[in-house]
Amino acid sequence: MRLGGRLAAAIDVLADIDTHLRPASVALADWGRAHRFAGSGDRAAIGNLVYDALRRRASLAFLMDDDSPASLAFGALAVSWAMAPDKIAEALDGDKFAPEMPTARLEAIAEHDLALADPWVEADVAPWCGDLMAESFGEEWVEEAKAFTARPPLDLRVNTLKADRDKVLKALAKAGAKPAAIARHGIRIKPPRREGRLPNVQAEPAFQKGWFEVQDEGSQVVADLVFARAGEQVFDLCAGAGGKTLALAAAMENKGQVHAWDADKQRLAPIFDRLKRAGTRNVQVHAADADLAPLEGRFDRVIVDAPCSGSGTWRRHPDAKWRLTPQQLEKRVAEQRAILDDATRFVRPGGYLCYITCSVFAEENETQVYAFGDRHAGWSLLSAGEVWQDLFGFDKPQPWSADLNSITLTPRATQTDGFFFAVIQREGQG
Ligand SMILES: C[S@@+](CC[C@H](N)C(=O)[O-])C[C@H]1O[C@@H](n2cnc3c(N)ncnc32)[C@H](O)[C@@H]1O
Repeated sequence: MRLGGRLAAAIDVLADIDTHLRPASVALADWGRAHRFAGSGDRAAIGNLVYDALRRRASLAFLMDDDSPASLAFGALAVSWAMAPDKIAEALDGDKFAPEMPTARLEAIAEHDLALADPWVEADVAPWCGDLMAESFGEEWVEEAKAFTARPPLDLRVNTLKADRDKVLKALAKAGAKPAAIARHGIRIKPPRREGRLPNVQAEPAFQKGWFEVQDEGSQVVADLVFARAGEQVFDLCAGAGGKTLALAAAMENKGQVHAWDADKQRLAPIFDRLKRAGTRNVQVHAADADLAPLEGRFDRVIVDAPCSGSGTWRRHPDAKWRLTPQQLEKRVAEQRAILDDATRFVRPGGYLCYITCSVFAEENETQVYAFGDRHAGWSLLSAGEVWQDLFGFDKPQPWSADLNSITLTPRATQTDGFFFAVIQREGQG
């Protein structure tokens, strides 16, 4: 396929997402099934156009003076792929699959000044989310939000149970793998430009051998901040597919015990294969409700990696930032409160409750932690900043900290997905 056909396909997919309110990944997979002739390069380029258009949906609509799927796709080409109108025209010349080029709109982009648009347009978020971002980041909220419009890198965590960073860097040298800036066992592969594709690292023998996992650097950093030590008893209460569980098990050098639980068995299902590949021997997965009561009061650390709005992952899921509703956010906040309350029964006296979200909204983060303090006597919020300094020092990119206790990672501050981390200690002696 030439660029014209790819553009036409991206426009169809964007229209499908809008009409049927479907996740971008589902719309793209459906397009792929209906167009089996398309090669992997075509699919990657179409996906890039769709995601780039969604990442800057509001600002592209402003710059193109139109929010139709065609304007968004052409706008992404002009802005995100930095293709001047004459270069686009050249690439589409003689291509019978090319959609009509909105030449006048593309040429008028240069006359539009984003600084004159509403801040939420420049920030590329829904207006109500702009208010939430302002609550979290004050005057810097537009810059913080804008950092979510960039393509994310591919981050890997070296599984220290089986390999070290040098070994994995060597195995993935051709893929452009480099050491991550903050995470001690992290590796980063930069996002490709324009129609480029990230390498399929999961097809590498090194992945099959369990030398590394795919995990955003922010997720690695918050797992590290849990500070799980070899020999401890740790409970991952919202384990999902086990991203944090695996990191904790490795940090504990296969000593002690990590218990993993998730209310949704479907989400938990992939954990078994992942644990096997990683060579973990200190993880127990629980699927039955009856397993929970015997675990009460036993844990040095309980991790609540809570269900959340996912606002921290908007670089990867830009469609979600336009789909999120205040009602969904309210529901997540209520779930977080309930899970935090429930988690208390598993922490031993003197033990720690670690609260994590992949959101940057204060309502799901600091506010949730303070409200927990109001509801529960005998628990104290500790300084996660001190743990940060112990682990990562002062010379690395620094996270946000509204209260010098909790930590917020963001694409702008730490060049990671957005994550929140706080640690609360239960009083008493274990
Ligand atoms: C952010 S995800 C966890 C991601 C996972 N820890 C990882 O690192 O890959 C949140 C998880 O919480 C689970 N969850 C929701 N409500 C829950 C509850 N009441 N108790 C335990 N888990 C719950 C969801 O099924 C979901 O898998």
